[in-house]
Amino acid sequence: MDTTMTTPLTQQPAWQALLQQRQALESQSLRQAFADDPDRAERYQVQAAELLLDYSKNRIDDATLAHLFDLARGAQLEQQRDAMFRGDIINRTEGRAVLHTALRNSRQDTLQAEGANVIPEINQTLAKMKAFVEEVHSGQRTGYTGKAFTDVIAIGIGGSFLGPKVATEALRPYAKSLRLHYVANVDGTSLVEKLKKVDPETTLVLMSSKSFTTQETLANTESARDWFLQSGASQQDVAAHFVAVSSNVPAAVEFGISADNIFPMWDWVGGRYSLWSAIGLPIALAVGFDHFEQLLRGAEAMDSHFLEAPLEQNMPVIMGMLSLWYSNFFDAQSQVILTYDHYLRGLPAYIQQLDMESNGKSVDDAGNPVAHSTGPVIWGGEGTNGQHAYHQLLHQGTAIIPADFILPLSSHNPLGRHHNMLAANCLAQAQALMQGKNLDEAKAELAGKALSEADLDRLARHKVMPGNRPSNTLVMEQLTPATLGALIALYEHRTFVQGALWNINSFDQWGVELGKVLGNAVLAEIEAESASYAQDSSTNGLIKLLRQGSLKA
Ligand SMILES: O=P(O)(O)OC[C@H]1O[C@H](O)[C@H](O)[C@@H](O)[C@@H]1O
Repeated sequence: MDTTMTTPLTQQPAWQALLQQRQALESQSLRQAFADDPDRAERYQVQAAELLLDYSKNRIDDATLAHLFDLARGAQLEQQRDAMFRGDIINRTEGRAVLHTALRNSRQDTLQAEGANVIPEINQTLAKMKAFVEEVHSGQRTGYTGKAFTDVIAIGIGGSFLGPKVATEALRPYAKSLRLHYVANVDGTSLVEKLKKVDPETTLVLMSSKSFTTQETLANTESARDWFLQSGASQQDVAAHFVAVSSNVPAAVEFGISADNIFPMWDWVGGRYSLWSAIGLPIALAVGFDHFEQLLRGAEAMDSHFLEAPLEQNMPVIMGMLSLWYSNFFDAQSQVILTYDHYLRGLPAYIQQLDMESNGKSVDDAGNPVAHSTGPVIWGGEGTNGQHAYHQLLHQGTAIIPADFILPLSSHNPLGRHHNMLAANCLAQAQALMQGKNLDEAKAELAGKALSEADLDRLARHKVMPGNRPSNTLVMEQLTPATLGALIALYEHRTFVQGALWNINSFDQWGVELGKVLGNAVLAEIEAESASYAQDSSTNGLIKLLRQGSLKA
């Protein structure tokens, strides 16, 4: 089904209504809105898949929300969502279905995509992963000298790295004894530092590359193989220690990975949506296959909610529309993810790739320039650390930066009052952003200080905080495999919602290609017997410096 919109987004009546709504809300004070309506928090709250979203501290009222949902309906969001779940070719620049949701679908036996039923191969791969993980954990599968594996070097980059790494970190309380070490960067330092920590006899090398063409991953795997062979192992021993995940099985075989040790994935899984596939094998090795399955079930619960809940009560839709509201109507060019759980410290980087690689686009499905801004810059970090750094800008900078606060109700590591302090900081930051501090309050704080009237007035102005800075608060009882799965799926669908509204392709990433091609030419120049210096003068000059290894002329 071609779901291309007939009426461009900015010409829809709801868009025009939202422009007016934006004006009307200019004078809205969120602090006042809470004072006027004691039920505001309750009204602007939704629960799904063991997550609770409090979106009451947003620059919205009922009319705003109604227009946002109208806009979503006008953009055929529900039809576009259904087309994705159904396996339609919605990634039209690559001619692919987009079926990460099929990877965690325990309800269906049949799902036709790109001419085949994908469910049996998904299940076969899960079974293969399960058997492999159990063999490694039980010691049935060992290294070439018969010793049990103690460490895994997981090599991959982008979508073949961030999801597994972030989930492994997040699920640390569920970890088994295998130690996972992730290597992504082509900088040799990354691999060398990890290899220093492990023993080749007890180390499994797991390389993940959907395409099996990624320079960084191939180089790191080759160097890991050299390290393994130099340690005294033979070429034959490679089979016991090297495992690959790829949709390009022939290339993996050609590279020398034994066919039994290759876990397939498929081109209908985007890299940044792939942790649910065999790309998640490092997660299962770290925490056990049962916990990996719980991760899938948590994501599946969010999928069901996204599919079934009316737009008005649909968590990913609400979050997606709020994000669009700020991007398109408040010129908010960035959004911040603030995780109040040390185990979730990597999540902002994960969502950064998910959202920015998906929605960092400037032409619509037909290839025409979009008439509005698209994906914002996503950044963030863990609380409370950020409060002593960039929160200054969140509170008093010139830009509005919508924030997502993420907080589990209880900690895996209860330690005195620590969790209460952490949680209090989280709530207080959101409250401070929302209510701000006006000039009278700032002056009142300074009253009684020995200041002239002029100095008091000047100082008070520096202490004013504008408030009205929007945030969401996402809460879960505890960070578990299931709540992590739901949380990641929530952000996947939030990303989808925005891409669908903007009528862009959230599932290709052509923008990363040019640099790769130029990189090959530059590498050839750096390594050539004699360089031709055929690039621009800046690049030529820098190549020259690299060839010299010195700054001297
Ligand atoms: O899994 P691979 O094929 O090695 O790709 C790894 C990564 O590199 C690409 O350039 C893309 O930017 C990512 O979306 C992808 O996940």
